[in-house]
Amino acid sequence: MTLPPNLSLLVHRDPELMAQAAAARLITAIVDAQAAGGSASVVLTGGRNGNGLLAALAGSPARDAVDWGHVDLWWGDERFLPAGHPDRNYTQACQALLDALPLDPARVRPMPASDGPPGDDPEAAAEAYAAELADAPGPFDVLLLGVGPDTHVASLFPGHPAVRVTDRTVVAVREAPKPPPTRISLTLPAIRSARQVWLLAAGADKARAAATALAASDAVEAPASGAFGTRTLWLLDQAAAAELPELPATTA
Ligand SMILES: O=C1O[C@H](COP(=O)(O)O)[C@@H](O)[C@H](O)[C@H]1O
Repeated sequence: MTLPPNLSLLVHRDPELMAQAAAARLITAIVDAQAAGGSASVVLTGGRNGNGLLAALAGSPARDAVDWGHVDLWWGDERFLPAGHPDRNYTQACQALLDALPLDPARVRPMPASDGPPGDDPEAAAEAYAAELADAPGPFDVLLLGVGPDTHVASLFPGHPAVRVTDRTVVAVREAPKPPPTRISLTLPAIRSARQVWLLAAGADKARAAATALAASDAVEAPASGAFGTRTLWLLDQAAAAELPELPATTA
């Protein structure tokens, strides 16, 4: 298996170790970005692997190495539900980690809720988030993506019209194949603007998706294959790596 030079792949023993290693890596990336430029911008993902990383970060004493007041947080996608709904990615991130951090509330930018200022209109909510993003200084330092069992990333699902959108940074997603059906997502061009894109895949149900995405070049059919940044890192556990033709790099 040959990987492009700006793409790396690491395989950890199990989901717990993968989450801890990814959390340690994220702490280091944030500290490095702050040392270089005074602040760091991170795009969070929802899902089991994304929330596992946040929970691991919450339990890491090294999290105190970060100046959390100078971290900008964005989201890669959101389930378009009322504020506080337990299925919202923002709600889950708050429970897993954010409520425990001394963040600057002005630097935390969840995607709008369905009862938020733009109203119960996902297109208006997507436009409002795109306007917020347009004011963001510079590219994202780290953009996290969970990989779904069907190769979806953020809320870009295989074959769905949203995965083809290239004329804006944020898109409304209707009739998503995974509940809830109405969502908001960064587009592939917005994802590709990040300095680092990290794709998280742990668990046997991600094995086919990882093998498909790493072999494929059709981002419409396998959105994870179209998700890359200036540098791209796939973080897997052994179960998710089981169907890769060959493991170019392995860690414990
Ligand atoms: O619905 C979503 O699913 C993906 C993947 O979630 P997982 O539980 O299969 O790891 C997630 O990355 C995305 O943010 C979320 O909205």
